[in-house]
Amino acid sequence: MAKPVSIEVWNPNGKYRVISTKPMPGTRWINLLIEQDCRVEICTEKKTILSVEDIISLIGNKCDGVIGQLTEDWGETLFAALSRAGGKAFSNMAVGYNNVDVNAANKYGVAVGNTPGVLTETTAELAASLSLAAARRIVEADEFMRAGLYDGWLPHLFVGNLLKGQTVGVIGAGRIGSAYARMMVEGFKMNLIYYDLYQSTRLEKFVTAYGEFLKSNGEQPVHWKRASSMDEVLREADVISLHPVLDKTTYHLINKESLATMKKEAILVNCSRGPVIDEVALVEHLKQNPMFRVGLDVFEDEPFMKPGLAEMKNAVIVPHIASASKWTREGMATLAALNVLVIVLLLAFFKFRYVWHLFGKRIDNISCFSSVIATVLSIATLSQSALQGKIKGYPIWGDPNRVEPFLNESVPPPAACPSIVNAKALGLPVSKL
Ligand SMILES: NC(=O)c1ccc[n+]([C@@H]2O[C@H](COP(=O)([O-])OP(=O)(O)OC[C@H]3O[C@@H](n4cnc5c(N)ncnc54)[C@H](O)[C@@H]3O)[C@@H](O)[C@H]2O)c1
Ligand SMILES: O=C(O)[C@H](O)CO
Repeated sequence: MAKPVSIEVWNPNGKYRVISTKPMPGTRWINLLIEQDCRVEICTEKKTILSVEDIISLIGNKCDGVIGQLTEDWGETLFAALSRAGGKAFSNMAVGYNNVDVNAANKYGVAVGNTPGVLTETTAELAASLSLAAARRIVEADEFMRAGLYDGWLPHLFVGNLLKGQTVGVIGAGRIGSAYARMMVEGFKMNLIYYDLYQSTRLEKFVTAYGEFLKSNGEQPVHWKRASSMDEVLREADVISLHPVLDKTTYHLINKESLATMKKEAILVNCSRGPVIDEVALVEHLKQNPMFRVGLDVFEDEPFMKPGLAEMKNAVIVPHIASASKWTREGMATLAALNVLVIVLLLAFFKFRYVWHLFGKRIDNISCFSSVIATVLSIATLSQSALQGKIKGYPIWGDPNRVEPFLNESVPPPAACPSIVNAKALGLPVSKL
C-alpha cells in the first residue's frame, strides 16, 4: 500500500478531478481548469522526483487527467492506473517526452500532451548564454574574483574565444535549434553549418537574407551550409549546440569517436537531453583537452553528474534551467493544463468513454473493424459538435508553433489543446488552423 501523498486542493466540488504532480508557475492554468468545473489537486510533497508508486497513490480510484513532469516515468504502469481510474488525458509539462511511453499510452487510449513552441526562445537563449559563458570563461573568471585572486589586469588573464566570423554548428535544427542558430548568426555574425534529418528552409532563407544585408552595408556576409552528416558539423564548427529529440537515433550521438573529430578548442553545448552525450567519454575528453569547453544544461543520469565532471574548469554546468523564464514556465503550465482540459471536456461532453473503450480495443486488436468504424463515426460527430458546442475552440490544435492564442492574458484562450503527440494514433480530430 503506497504512502498517501500530500496535496493542495482547488475547487473541491469540481466535477472532474485533474491532478498536477507538481505546483506549477502562475495561476492562469488553475483558473482555466476551475472555470471548466475541475477539482484541481496539486501534489505538494517535498520530494523533487515522484516515484511511480507516489503517482499511483495520487491518481487513486477516480481521476480524469494528470499534468506530469519530465522527471516521472510515464509507462505501462501509470497509464494502466490512469485508465483504471477513468482518465484518458495526460500532459507532460515539457516539449520533450522521452519519459513517456507513447505506445503504452496508445494501448490505454490515453492522449499525451506536450508543450512545444512556448519555450523555444527561452531555451535557445540559455544555449546562447552557455555558448558565451564557455567561450569567454565567465564562470571561471567569476570564481576567481570571488576567491579574491584578482590583483590586476594581465594580457593572459582568462583569454577565451572570439565568436564573430567563426562557425556555429547546430545538430537538430528544429524549433529550438533554429532559434539558437538565428541568435548566433545575427548576434555574433557567425557562419552556420547544421545537420538535421529535414531541411530547414526558413533558417537557410534567414541566413541568406542576413548575409545580403551585411554585404549591402559593406560588411563580411555570413553563410550557411546544410551538412550531409553530423561528423561534417563536428569537424567544421567552432561552437556546436545540440538540439535534437532524444530517441534511439540520438542516444550517445556524441561519444568518444565523435568528440575526437571536433576541433581541440571547440565549444560544445547541450540543452537537449543528457543521454545525447556519453558523459563518461566527455569527462575524459575535457581532461585531455583543456582548451575544449562545454556548456551543459542536461546530464546523462539527472540529477547526478558522472564522476569528474563537477571538477572540470572547462565545463559550465547548470541544472536543467533552459526553459526557466517566468513567461515560458507560465505558458508551459497553461498549455499543459489545456492539453488535459480539452480531452477531459471532450470525453465528458460527448460521453466519449464508450468510444474510448472501443478505441482501446482497436489498439489492442487492430482487426476489430466494427470498433474502428464506430470510433471514426463518433469522432467525426464529436469533431463537428465541438466546433458548435460548449467547447467552442478547436478539437486539437494543428500547429504547435502557433501558441500565441493560448498565452495572451487579455483574451480567453481557445478551449482546446495545442499539442497532443499521439493525436493521429488515437484518431483524434485535428484543427485545420
Ligand atoms: N534543456 C531544456 O530545458 C529543454 C527545453 C526544451 C526542449 N528541450 C529538448 O529539446 C528538444 C528539441 O525541442 P524542439 O522544440 O526544438 O523540437 P523539434 O521537434 O522542433 O526539433 C527537434 C529536431 O531534431 C531533429 N532530429 C531528430 N532526430 C535527429 C537526428 N538523429 N539527428 C539530427 N537531428 C535529428 C528533428 O528532425 C527536429 O528538427 C526536445 O525534444 C527536448 O528534449 C530541452
Ligand atoms: O523538454 C522540455 O520542455 C524541457 O526539458 C523542460 O523545459
